[in-house]
Amino acid sequence: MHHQSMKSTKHILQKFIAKTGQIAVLIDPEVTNSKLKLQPIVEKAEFAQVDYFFIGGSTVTRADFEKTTAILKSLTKIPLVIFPGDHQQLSNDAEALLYLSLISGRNPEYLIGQHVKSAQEVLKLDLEILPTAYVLISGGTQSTVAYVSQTTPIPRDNFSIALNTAVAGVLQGNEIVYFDAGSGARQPVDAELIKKVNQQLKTVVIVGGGVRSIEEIEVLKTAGTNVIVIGNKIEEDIDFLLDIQNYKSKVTS
Ligand SMILES: CC(C)=CCC/C(C)=C/CC/C(C)=C/CC/C(C)=C/COP(=O)(O)OP(=O)(O)O
Ligand SMILES: O=P(O)(O)OC[C@@H](O)CO
Ligand SMILES: [Mg+2]
Repeated sequence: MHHQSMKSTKHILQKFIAKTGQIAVLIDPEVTNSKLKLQPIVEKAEFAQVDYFFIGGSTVTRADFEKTTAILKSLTKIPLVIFPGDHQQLSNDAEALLYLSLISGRNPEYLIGQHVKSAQEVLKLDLEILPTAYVLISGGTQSTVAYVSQTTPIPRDNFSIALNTAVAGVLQGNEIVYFDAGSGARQPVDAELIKKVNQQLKTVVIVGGGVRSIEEIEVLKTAGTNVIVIGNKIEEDIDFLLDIQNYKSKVTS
């Protein structure tokens, strides 16, 4: 493929694989899109030794996305990973792209439609492209992602459907499974599900949605979650990053 410039050495994927209990701070460019707002988050995230910034949102304009990505790149060396809500959320200022297929849903637009629309642009990106099975699990309220994608999440306690969805996603060639209870979920994904997934599959597991405490992070880490994504909690309480710093300094020493 002559025009392909996407990176073939997957440093971010290797970093995902290397450990459980890594932390990603999700920046929603609809909410946090100025240097004034980003600077204090970056400072505290660096102090906390946060592993990644994820950037994306289910309702973000291209302008806010590009501006926020560029500011973040200028402020920090923490790796920036795109978590795209749609085919316009793309930028070479990031290091990797979670190339999501929403496989818990049955909406062709989020299984393949968005991918066809952005195919030429993605092919030209100079990023790691990381095929990701994106699995929505009910988090106790209707999430924006479920609404925007017009899909029904998997019931929280139906481990068999969730597990089989993850297995199918990996058999299809995805390198990562991302279980999302949805932004602002009342309850995060059940760690028992993550244990079952890890018993059957060797895959990177990312979990997000409604994670609001160190205890929940610890339980998800112990279950084998590689990356835990935190959005709303840090938007509401930036000092949660200090709790993360405290936690990280204990687990790494
Ligand atoms: C192929 C490309 C480039 C993109 C794929 C696009 C797909 C399939 C997306 C999956 C469906 C989707 C809408 C995902 C959104 C993921 C996301 C960034 C969620 C973050 O949610 P917030 O925007 O923070 O939620 P709020 O709106 O509640 O704040
Ligand atoms: O904002 P929160 O609830 O942390 O959710 C993070 C993310 O996984 C949502 O897609
Ligand atoms: Mg948000």
